[in-house]
Amino acid sequence: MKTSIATVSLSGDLKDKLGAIAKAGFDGVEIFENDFLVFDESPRQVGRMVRDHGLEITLFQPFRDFEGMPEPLRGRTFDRAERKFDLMQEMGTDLVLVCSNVSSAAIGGLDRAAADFHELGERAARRGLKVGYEALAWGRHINDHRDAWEIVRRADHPNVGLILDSFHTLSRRIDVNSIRSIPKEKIFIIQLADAPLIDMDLLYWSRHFRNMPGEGDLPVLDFMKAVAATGYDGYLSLEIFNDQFRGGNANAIAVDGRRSLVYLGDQVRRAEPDSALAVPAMPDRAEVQGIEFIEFATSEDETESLVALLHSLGFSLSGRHKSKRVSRYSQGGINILVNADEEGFVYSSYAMHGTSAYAIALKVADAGRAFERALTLEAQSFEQDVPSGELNIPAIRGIGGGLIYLVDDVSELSRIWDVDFLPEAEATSPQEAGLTAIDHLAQTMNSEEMLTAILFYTSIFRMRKTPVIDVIDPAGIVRSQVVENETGTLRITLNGASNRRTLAGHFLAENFGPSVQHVAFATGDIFATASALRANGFRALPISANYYDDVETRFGLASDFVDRMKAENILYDRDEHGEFFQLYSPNYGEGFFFEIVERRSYSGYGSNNAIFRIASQKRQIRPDGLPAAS
Ligand SMILES: O=C(O)c1ccc(O)c(O)c1
Ligand SMILES: [Mg+2]
Repeated sequence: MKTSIATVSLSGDLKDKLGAIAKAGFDGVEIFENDFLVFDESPRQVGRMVRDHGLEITLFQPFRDFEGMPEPLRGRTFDRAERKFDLMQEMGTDLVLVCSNVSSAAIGGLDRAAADFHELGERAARRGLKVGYEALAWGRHINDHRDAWEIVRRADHPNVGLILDSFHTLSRRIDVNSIRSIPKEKIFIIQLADAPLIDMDLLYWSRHFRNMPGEGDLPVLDFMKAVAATGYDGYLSLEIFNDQFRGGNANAIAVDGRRSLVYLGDQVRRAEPDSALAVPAMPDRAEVQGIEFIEFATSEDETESLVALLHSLGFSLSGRHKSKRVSRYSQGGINILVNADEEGFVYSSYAMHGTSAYAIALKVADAGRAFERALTLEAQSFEQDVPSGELNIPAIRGIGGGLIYLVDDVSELSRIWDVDFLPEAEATSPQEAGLTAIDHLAQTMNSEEMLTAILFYTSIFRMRKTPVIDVIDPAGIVRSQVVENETGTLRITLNGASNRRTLAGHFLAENFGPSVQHVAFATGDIFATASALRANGFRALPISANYYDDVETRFGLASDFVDRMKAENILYDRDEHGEFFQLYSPNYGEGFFFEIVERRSYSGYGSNNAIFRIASQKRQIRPDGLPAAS
């Protein structure tokens, strides 16, 4: 499978872009005319630069407002085309993308356009070049790939073909099955882009909101399946106009791009095993059976306060690592590791971020296969020295640079607690609080990193994304989106902060980067848990009395029931399936916290309650609120 990306998709100058594109493993690049025009090198040197990066120029684009022009404009468009052909030959590419005419001067008519393309094909053929026609979704006369194809068909020239761009087809909801009957040799290249479903002007949507396949809501896979049905085996080329990407980190965006194409190819291969696209074989997405452990990086000094909080939550010491300064605390099916090692990755993580949940271990059916898939999808592996007699647990770098360990029940990894740990208990253990499992994790990041996170999780693991929710912090909006699996054994809420006065933004700034901001534990009886916690000295996050007045009327609850929740600072929510109860720990450090939830057939996350929780947490961090914008 050959992959390409348009220079317009990334930030920086042409050199930066090419560097990022080559590093991410693409084979080709579409040179966007503006990126060339503003660059201070000759076309010949640009061509050499591209090839020095090991890349091929898949096409030069766009050539605008060509077909259907009346004279004397028509003559001028051909002169213009000849100039671009000169440039392409110097640069070393044989394909130009002509997008459908948007000029008010353009005259419609399929035959007129076909005649123009036939002539352009003749001119291109003289130089050994090819012309690809793309229907812009907002083209004046041609805005549908079926019409563009009809023009290409009537132009009847071997050097004239069709360019399909998933955005233009899918944004207009054009039936993708119309692609299946197009002869593959007439499809000169496939451009791919996804986009979030937002009701807006097509041009504006296209120029600002496109994103990588799998990051948005368009049925790009259906589009690709139809393309694959033609037998097409050429380049898949990303063309992503996105404001955020233009200002983002070119290397990171390029990696996301490669990942999106490999993942898309993998899905096509599974749906259409006979497709001609040579997609690398890889294991299927891993089903996560649960979180085997969460590991905190901390220091000897800070261990005490962290362990005190864990004790108050009913966790007891259950083991110590054989060779590292790692203690295991357990309750129900939950394992929390406290790592105060002063060397290696954990120590640099602590030095950088302070005490934080820097690693998680996911239990999958086959850790080796999950690891293999992750690496095929451009995840970075993590390796460390392992003393003999201890397990070498496969691990990848997660979102924000933390670690994701992979364990399973079918290899020696299943014996992790016996092999790497020695059992140990405390003289006096706290009272268990009925916590049974990790319900979910919340990762806080910059809002620009959300799409990266979504693609990372959904492409490697069998997880789906839910729609974005706006969480209202008194100081701004935090964008929140969930990735979760079908069975609920892995749920991650992603919170994207866009300013540092929000609680999420404050956490991000104080921790020097994205990390897990809260861990939620499940209980089967939140009232029993609350009282056990109190006996352990746990002090729940206080919730405003006003909240309870509102909840009582909003949900029509009995007042004595509301009084019980109020006494324990338990929050309440309900959806069409059931009820939800939440209880929060005080902040630990600059905004990290634990949550306890009881689900009664409820599948959400209580996002309506977030504003109350956040307001209270902010009062705790600084009674007079976080510093105002400076
Ligand atoms: O927004 C545009 O003008 C534009 C130009 C070239 C393309 O290939 C495209 O998909 C859009
Ligand atoms: Mg396009």
